[in-house]
Amino acid sequence: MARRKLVAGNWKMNGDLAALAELEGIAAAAVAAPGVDVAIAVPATLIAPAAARVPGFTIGAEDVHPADKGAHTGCISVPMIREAGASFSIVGHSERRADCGETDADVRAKAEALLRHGMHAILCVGETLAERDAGQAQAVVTGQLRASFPDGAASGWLSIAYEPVWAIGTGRTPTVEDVAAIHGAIRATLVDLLGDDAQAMRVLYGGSVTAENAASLLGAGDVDGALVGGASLTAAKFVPIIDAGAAL
Ligand SMILES: O=C[C@H](O)COP(=O)(O)O
Repeated sequence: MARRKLVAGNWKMNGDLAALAELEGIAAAAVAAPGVDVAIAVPATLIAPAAARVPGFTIGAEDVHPADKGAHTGCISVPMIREAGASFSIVGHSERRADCGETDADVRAKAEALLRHGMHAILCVGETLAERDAGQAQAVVTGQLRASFPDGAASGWLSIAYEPVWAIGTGRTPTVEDVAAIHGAIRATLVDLLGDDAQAMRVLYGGSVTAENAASLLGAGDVDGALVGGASLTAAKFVPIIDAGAAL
């Protein structure tokens, strides 16, 4: 089935109040491209000022804690990001799995917390280079997906992002055929988990997406959008990716 594309940015640990000027250009491009959904996940400190700067534009968080409140120093809950103006959060990004030791069970709990509050989750999965070289990419990705898949998931509230770890921030990307193969395996797993409801769930590709390669990666089989890191930091680099999504 044809799914509306989602072009999402992830600012990671980048950006400050001055950088919010970039959001105005990005939000304007989103308005000019009504055929594609556009969103940006920003550092927690920027959620409220970003939401105030571009009202109506979709702002998200990069991570959440599964609990609503409590003794979890330094963590941020779903009600907190919602009050600040976020409508979604990324969960299970490979940088958090690696930097913070997040497990599939942690990721699943975070996604379930978002769904419990009616918020959208972008759930990330992806293999390392060693796993790909060992021919295990598909098994690793579908295994992560099954183990971190939230109970109660429905198409409108969850997107999956396939991000090969070795492609993130490296300038390297899988071939279009490799992307299509993994996305096909993710789609088959979603159908197995959810039945027909899975057909509307979007599966994004992430990892060194740029203005130059966006059209081919976004046009690959079963790719319903992109999760973009470095190229989402400026309107000049991100708007062409939005336009590529809108053109498909
Ligand atoms: O969340 C975004 C991804 O990690 C991709 O980052 P990148 O576009 O800088 O490679």
